[in-house]
Amino acid sequence: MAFSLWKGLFQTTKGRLLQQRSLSLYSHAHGFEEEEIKKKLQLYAGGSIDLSKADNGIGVLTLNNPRVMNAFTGTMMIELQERVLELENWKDGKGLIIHGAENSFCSGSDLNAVRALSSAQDGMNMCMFMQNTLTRLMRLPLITVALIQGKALGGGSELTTACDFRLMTPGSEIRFVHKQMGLVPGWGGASRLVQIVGSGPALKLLSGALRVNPEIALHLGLAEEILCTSGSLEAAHTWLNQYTNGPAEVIQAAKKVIAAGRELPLEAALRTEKEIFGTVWGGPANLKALTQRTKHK
Ligand SMILES: CCCC(=O)SCCNC(=O)CCNC(=O)[C@H](O)C(C)(C)COP(=O)(O)OP(=O)(O)OC[C@H]1O[C@@H](n2cnc3c(N)ncnc32)[C@H](O)[C@@H]1OP(=O)(O)O
Repeated sequence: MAFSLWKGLFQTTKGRLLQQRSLSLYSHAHGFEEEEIKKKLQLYAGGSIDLSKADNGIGVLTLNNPRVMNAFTGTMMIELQERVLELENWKDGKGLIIHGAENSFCSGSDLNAVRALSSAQDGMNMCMFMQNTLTRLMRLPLITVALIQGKALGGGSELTTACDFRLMTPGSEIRFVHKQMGLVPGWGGASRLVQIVGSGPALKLLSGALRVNPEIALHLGLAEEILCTSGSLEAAHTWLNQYTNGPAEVIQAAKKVIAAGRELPLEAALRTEKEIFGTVWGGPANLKALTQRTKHK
């Protein structure tokens, strides 16, 4: 009895520890007024963020606003947050592909919304709202891939950096056009870009608003592979399947230890790794492998 109580308490504490990092970056304490900005974002409606979750544990998130090259309206920003929260609770999930409708990725935030939300307060709230969402996306316990067809501009380029991997089709382009708009990234794209390509190349991409085609992206380590244009979504599935084959709890644990290593100072990452190791040690997949005397020839 005492043992099971203690075990329950330990598991709750462990669960809390593991969950801590999935919380958002900004709250009231940082002057973030989430409800206020959501009310304003609701005024700029159009398009949708569609999520399909397959039985094999792979989800597909579609940015769906092709009339304006899948630009993010206010309601799409809210829907992205809702979909990410749904994915955080997807027990059987293993991977996620993010792409845009009609062979275009995303042309950034909807310029009509940007114009209307031009006050300093609205700008800060929108920035914190999107940073919260994209940070949670980055921390999902799923292996995430951005499939870039056509253009990924401004906020669209920032979204690609919140994914673990980027796959591009011929003729596609990632471009941090913020300088041309008198801006710098605000959805976390600059900080993540430095982590992906290093500070020198990241500075060149931002300060030159350079066009990054698939070949340059491969060279910089910004993209993993160039896929054929026709059937690219199927090809992205095939690419992702190489890494999602196996039990969901093990794939999710793999993503969590890597996410901890990516974000945390070494000692904190090591402690987190220990906690996550504890969730799979003696688990069904581990016991099955031991029983089967699995060999790795
Ligand atoms: C912190 C976030 C920072 C940001 O994301 S700021 C936004 C950065 N993005 C931009 O400035 C994109 C501006 N648009 C463009 O450069 C071009 O439209 C683009 C995407 C290269 C496509 O060029 P084309 O293929 O020639 O097509 P087009 O210009 O005729 O565009 C088709 C229709 O889409 C519209 N559109 C494209 N991007 C948009 C956006 N972000 N917000 C609102 N509307 C946008 C464009 O105005 C056009 O509409 P319409 O047919 O003229 O009614």
